This record gives sequence, structure tokens and C-alpha cells, in this order.
Amino acid sequence: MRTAFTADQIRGAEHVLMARLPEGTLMQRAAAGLAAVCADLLGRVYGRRVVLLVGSGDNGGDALYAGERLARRGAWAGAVLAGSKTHEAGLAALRQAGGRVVDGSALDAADLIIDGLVGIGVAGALREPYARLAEDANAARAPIVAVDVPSGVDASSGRVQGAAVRAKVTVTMGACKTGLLVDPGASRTGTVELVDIGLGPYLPDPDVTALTRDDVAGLLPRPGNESDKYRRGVLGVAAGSDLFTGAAVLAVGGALRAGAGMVRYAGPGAPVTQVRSHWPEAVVTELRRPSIEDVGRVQAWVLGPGLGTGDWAHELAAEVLASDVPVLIDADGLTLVAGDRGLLRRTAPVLITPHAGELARLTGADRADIEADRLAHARAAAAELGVTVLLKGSTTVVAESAGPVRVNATGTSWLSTGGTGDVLSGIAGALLAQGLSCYDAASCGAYLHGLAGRLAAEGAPLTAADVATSVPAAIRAVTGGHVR
Ligand SMILES: NC(=O)C1=CN([C@@H]2O[C@H](COP(=O)(O)OP(=O)(O)OC[C@H]3O[C@@H](n4cnc5c(N)ncnc54)[C@H](OP(=O)(O)O)[C@@H]3O)[C@@H](O)[C@H]2O)[C@@H](O)CC1
Ligand SMILES: Nc1ncnc2c1ncn2[C@@H]1O[C@H](COP(=O)(O)OP(=O)(O)O)[C@@H](O)[C@H]1O
Ligand SMILES: [K+]
Repeated sequence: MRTAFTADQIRGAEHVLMARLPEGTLMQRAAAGLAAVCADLLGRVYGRRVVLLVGSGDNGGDALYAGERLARRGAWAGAVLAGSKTHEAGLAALRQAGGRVVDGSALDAADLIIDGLVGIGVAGALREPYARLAEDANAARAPIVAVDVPSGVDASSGRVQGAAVRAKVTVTMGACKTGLLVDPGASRTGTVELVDIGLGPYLPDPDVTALTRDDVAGLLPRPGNESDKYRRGVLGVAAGSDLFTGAAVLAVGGALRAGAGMVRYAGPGAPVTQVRSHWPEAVVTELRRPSIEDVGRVQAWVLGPGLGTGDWAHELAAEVLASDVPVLIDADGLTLVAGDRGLLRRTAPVLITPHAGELARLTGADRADIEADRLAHARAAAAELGVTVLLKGSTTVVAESAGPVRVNATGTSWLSTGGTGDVLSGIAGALLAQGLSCYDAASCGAYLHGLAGRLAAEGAPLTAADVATSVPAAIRAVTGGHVR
């Protein structure tokens, strides 16, 4: 499990650790790790030009001491001092090793730029001259190594207000920061390298986690000798309408590929014909009225993709939500719930899978605000609605009212095409039906969906149906594909 922490959590742990060590020890550990990554990136250090962007805090101190180490190995090291004050001991050390103070024009001829403008101590958008230096560094040809956090990215949320460094590598100290795992910040970090400064034993429970391949392999249900289609888990899918038939086909496809023992599809005539012809494996009930009475027993429901938002859909949603099994609500199901919150009054678990626009409709928050601070909005919605929230987008986040938020970044931007969300609801629904909690079904579902998207795309456009087809390959990639 990958873990990440807020700036306050890191500060708290550093405070305890620092009290046990001689002054300056942590910064030297940080600088040593940072210099090692820079040296690796440069290949040959001797004679290379390294420009340090130095802010007024300890982030700048890290950069200066790393510059000192590189200068001692023969690099030309020039520090651009951006702040009203500078880490004096770090600057003296740099000078003593042959480094110097330069102005921003040195960025043009740099072989490597170290971004030590601000780290976890930043407050709000970058001020001048920091903002201009961040933009000049981005425009320079040299790769940027960010110290701790790319300057301009909020370490605790991933929020970016105004200018921000776009790093090739981010060398983060002691523990990963939340903002490095969540967009828009995550898209600024490049590769994240962790430097161990001894913080581990002092860290609290993480703010955010991300499942690894092994975690997902451990959570995914596998059939055993005693399994049969009912025991493996039956998923009901209430989706599609005479106007939108594709959503039903895609949700059922995702579910069938993700290991449901059986999928029961329930809907009106047109999608019934489509689902039957695409998926002979599904057990299909044509609904003449909005009722699930004749559908048969299921262990979980997917409700909403392509369902429509009229009275018929509302009645069907009310029936599904009146059942005593977990329900995943997506797409039109979310619109129905936005118009009638009372539908959520139930005791069995609910997982909602909105994109930012759908969450905005549900909570009244502004879509742009949700996209800027995905974690806070997903958490707030989970608490307000009493449900598990899977917020879709370039970083998918899964939040409950308490405990760490799980983030997933296995996806690819090729997934931003119509219908891929329907496939995700089928995958996560199948995992719910197989007995996973909403939290695990959502986070494993997002992991598999993202990976299936990558496998389907291979650098070229994909269709939603391709994503469903690639789910077994994604599961094989995760579990090692043991034949049993
Ligand atoms: N603690 C430890 O044990 C260890 C810490 N380590 C390192 O220290 C870093 C944290 O250092 P920190 O606390 O000094 O804060 P930091 O990120 O340098 O920024 C604060 C300065 O930025 C400025 N500033 C703020 N907002 C701004 C804005 N919007 N736009 C422009 N400027 C702004 C503000 O300046 P002022 O307003 O005072 O002029 C303030 O002085 C951490 O990320 C890691 O790299 C490692 O060495 C490992 C051990
Ligand atoms: N830029 C992106 N990077 C990675 N994944 C993305 C990106 N944009 C969208 N996705 C994923 O694609 C899917 C789109 O779902 P959704 O918006 O519901 O589409 P639809 O309603 O057409 O099915 C989600 O799983 C989302 O996380
Ligand atoms: K930085």
C-alpha cells in the first residue's frame, strides 16, 4: 500500500524526530538524497551546469546543500535567490564549495534545475518573483528536479493556483505528500522519488493511500472448488432505456468480465434486445413496469447508466434502493438522487460513482472547485450523503466519511471517451456482488478499469467496449494469471 500525508502530518512527525537528532541532520539527509537523484539524472556531474531556485525557507536550504554536494563533485552550481531571506548556512556551504549566486537568466544554459522555491510551507498561489521563476524554469530546456513538492502545488491537496513547476522528478523527503498523488498536482510531479530521512516510526495514519498491484491481487475474489455461479455473486443491472441502449450493454459487459457469477439485466424493450444480442451470458428480464419483482435474487445492484430521469426511471430507482443489498449508483441514477435525496434513506451500503459534473449536481458545489480539490469534495460528499464516493477523473479518488481516501492513477487519458464510465460501474458492481465492501470494490474496480484502459489503448484511441474486453487481461496482470 502506498501512503501519503498532509503537510501538517509531516511537520508533526518531523518535530518529534528533529528533537532527537543534532540540528541540521534531517536537512543533510534530505540534501544527500536529493543530490544523489540529481547526479543520476545528470549521468556525469563534472562540468555540468546546475541552477538552484532558492526560496526563503528550508526547501531552499535543501536545494543549497544539494548544490554544495554537486559543486564538490565538479558541477557549476548557481543559486537564484528568490526570497526576502535565504538559508544562510546553506548559502555559505554552497559558496565554499565553489558555487555562486546568479540571476534567472542562468536558467537558459542550465543542464539541470533544482526547484527549491517552496515545499510544505507554501501558503496560497506563488507570489512574484517565485511565479515567474517557476514559469521560466518550465520554459527552459533543462529537466527540473523538484525538492519535496513541485513549487506551486499544494502539498496537502494537490491544488494548483496559478503558476507551478512541472518537474521531471520530484524528490520527496521522509514520506509522500498527498498533493503528489492527486491531480492537478500529480500531473506536475514527474517521477516521485522518496528519500528516507528516518520519519517512518513517527508518522500517523496516512491521509491518503493507493493500492498496489499486490494489494489488489490480495483483495480480488477468486473462485474455489466449492464455488458456483450463485455463491460467486450475482449482480443486478438496472440500466438503459429505449433512448440509451449502449450504457446497458457496456455496464453488463464490464460486470461479466470482472468475475460476477451471474449478471441479471433488467430494463425495457430496446436495451433488452441489445443486451441479449451482445451478451447471451446475461439473464435478461424485460420490464413492462418499473419493478424488480420478477428479476430474481441478486447480491448487489448497479443502478443508473442510461436509465433516463423520468417517472419510470424514478420508480425503478426507488425499488432498487428499497432492496437490502449494496447498490452502486451512477449516471442518471445520480441525477435521480440529486432530485430526491430521500432515495438514499436505506440501511444497506451505497456506492456512488460520479464525475465532477455529477458530484456538482448532487452537492451544489461548483464543478471547477471540485476539480481543483477533488479530495476535499469527495470526503465532504461521503460525509454529507452517508455513502462511499468514487469520484472519477484523471485521478480517481474513493472516499468514505472516515479513514484515508484511496486514490488510483492506473488510468490513461485515452479513457476520456463516452461509455467508459458505464464499464467501470459494471466492474465495481461485480466486485460488490462478490462480497467486497464499497471501499474495496470501488478502489479495486478503479484500479482494474484504469489498467484495462491502458492495455486496450497502448497509446492509441480505445472504445469503451475495448476496456471491458481488456478487464480479464488486467486481472491476469495483477494476479499473475495462475491457472487453477
Ligand atoms: N522540517 C524538517 O525537518 C525538514 C524540512 N525539509 C524541507 O523543508 C521544507 C519546509 O520548509 P519550511 O517550513 O521552511 O517551508 P518552505 O516550504 O521552504 O516554504 C516557506 C517559505 O516560503 C515562503 N512562501 C510561503 N508561501 C509562499 C508563496 N505563496 N509564494 C512565495 N513564497 C511563499 C515563505 O516566505 P516568506 O513569506 O516568509 O517570505 C516561507 O519562508 C520541506 O518542504 C522540505 O523541503 C527537509 O529539509 C527535511 C527536514
Ligand atoms: N484524463 C483522464 N485520465 C484518466 N482517466 C480518465 C480521464 N478522463 C476520464 N477518465 C476516466 O474515464 C471514465 C469516464 O467516465 P464517465 O465520465 O462516467 O464517462 P461516460 O459517462 O461516458 O461513461 C472514468 O472512469 C474516468 O475516471
Ligand atoms: K519545491
